[in-house]
Amino acid sequence: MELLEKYFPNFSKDQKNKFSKLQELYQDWNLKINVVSRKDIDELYLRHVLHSLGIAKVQEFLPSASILDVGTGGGFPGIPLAILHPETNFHLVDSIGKKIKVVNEVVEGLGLKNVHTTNARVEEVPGHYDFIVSRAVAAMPTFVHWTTGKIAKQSKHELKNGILYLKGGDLSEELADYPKAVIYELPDFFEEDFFETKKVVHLPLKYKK
Ligand SMILES: C[S@@+](CC[C@H](N)C(=O)[O-])C[C@H]1O[C@@H](n2cnc3c(N)ncnc32)[C@H](O)[C@@H]1O
Repeated sequence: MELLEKYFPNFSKDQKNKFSKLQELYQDWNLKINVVSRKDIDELYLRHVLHSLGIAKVQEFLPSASILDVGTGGGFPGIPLAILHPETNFHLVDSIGKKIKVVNEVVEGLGLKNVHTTNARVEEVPGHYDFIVSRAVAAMPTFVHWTTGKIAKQSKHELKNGILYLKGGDLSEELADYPKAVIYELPDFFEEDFFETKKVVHLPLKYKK
């Protein structure tokens, strides 16, 4: 919690409660269904929660916004972002049922009212969203292919509607075909060594029916 409050000093009481409950919820559920690696569960707040919140350092979401988390796994980045933005709607999607089961249990355990989940491949999920967030799911060309046609027409945030993807390492090859992609370096926001090569990629996408 101290780590989170170092970078997000204005949590409400409810947000503090929810963030602090995460450790116990994930520890319990991870014993039944493994969604977070052993090593990572000890560093849940650094490797999963704060990393997920890196997206909010690049773009905070408006209360009326709709956000899709593709391949959410155990709920990252969607769950921490949903706690941070209690008035924003989050749709968390994963193709593996047992992962969505854990996410549902965490959502219920926290009493999160702004999250709904779907167990499906994202290609089968209809709807239009202001932003599509993700981490560790697919290379950008595949991801763009899956998500084309799921972006809402009107941009109402500072950044244009599109993808906000947590990535790491050298992206020059992966992003070569996307001149509009902008890379935000997470060490500009967070000083821990874990973030050394980590980034948020913003790729604006046009509305398509
Ligand atoms: C490496 S995990 C990452 C999980 C989470 N985003 C995280 O960073 O902790 C990738 C996840 O993407 C899901 N996935 C892969 N392709 C997908 C698709 N087409 N639609 C929905 N989920 C997908 C997998 O089931 C898996 O849970």
